[in-house]
Amino acid sequence: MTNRTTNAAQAPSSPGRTFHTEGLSKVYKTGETSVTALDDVTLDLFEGQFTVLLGASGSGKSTLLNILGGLDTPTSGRVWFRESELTALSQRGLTRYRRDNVGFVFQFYNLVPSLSARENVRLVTDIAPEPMHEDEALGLVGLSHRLDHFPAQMSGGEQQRVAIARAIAKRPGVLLCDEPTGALDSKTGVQVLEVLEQVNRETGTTTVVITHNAMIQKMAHRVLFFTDGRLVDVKTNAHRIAPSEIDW
Ligand SMILES: Nc1ncnc2c1ncn2[C@@H]1O[C@H](COP(=O)(O)OP(=O)(O)OP(=O)(O)O)[C@@H](O)[C@H]1O
Repeated sequence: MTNRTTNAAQAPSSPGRTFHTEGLSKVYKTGETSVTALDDVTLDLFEGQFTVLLGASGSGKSTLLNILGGLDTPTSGRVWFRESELTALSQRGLTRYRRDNVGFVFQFYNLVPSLSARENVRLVTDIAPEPMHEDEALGLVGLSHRLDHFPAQMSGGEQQRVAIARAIAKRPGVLLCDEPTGALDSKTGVQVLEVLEQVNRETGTTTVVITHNAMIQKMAHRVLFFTDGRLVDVKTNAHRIAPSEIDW
């Protein structure tokens, strides 16, 4: 990863930390109006943890996730991924950071309709340095029996599991999920959460999940609460529940 500036400060040393942000703000300006999407957010996200971001619509969760994933940049403040300062990277550096370190899962699965499950995952394994075999990634999400199916031949939950396989096949350091169950019914949503929990447990991938469903917080190691762009509370769960126990 190349730093744009040579004097980019190191994040205060903390080996177990995946992300650290300091005073992160994002203001969107459209003509005369400006919207503060993130307001002075300082936080840590830890290696291997399953973290849930909770907050009302418009509270800044997606904006934060996009900045952590290198899809967007803050108006002010700083972000570190492990020892590297993301806010010191050029656009090219951010592209490399995303390619090498980040798996994304979105509400709508964004699969290529003309490609099979295996071929959709291969899109990523073809360009990653040390990927899993696509059949292994699809096996991890319980889809070994759907390798040659096309998106239109799969349920919403199965399509989301292909999207998860695609995201994890490059063995990313972080898996960032924006409303991964938002388009699914409760039964299918639980299955997708089970896959995310299992991937987190078996691969140790730091996982961040945005949700509107407050019940999902009970399966997380940590929960971050957002209101009007501000981080207003952080909770650590002493006891986590399984996705199947979630009262949807
Ligand atoms: N590209 C943009 N241009 C202008 N305003 C934006 C843009 N993206 C987000 N916003 C505004 O920033 C605020 C935070 O949006 P964000 O999508 O981060 O919230 P959220 O908590 O993820 O919401 P939701 O749960 O509905 O997805 C909102 O008021 C939103 O309208």
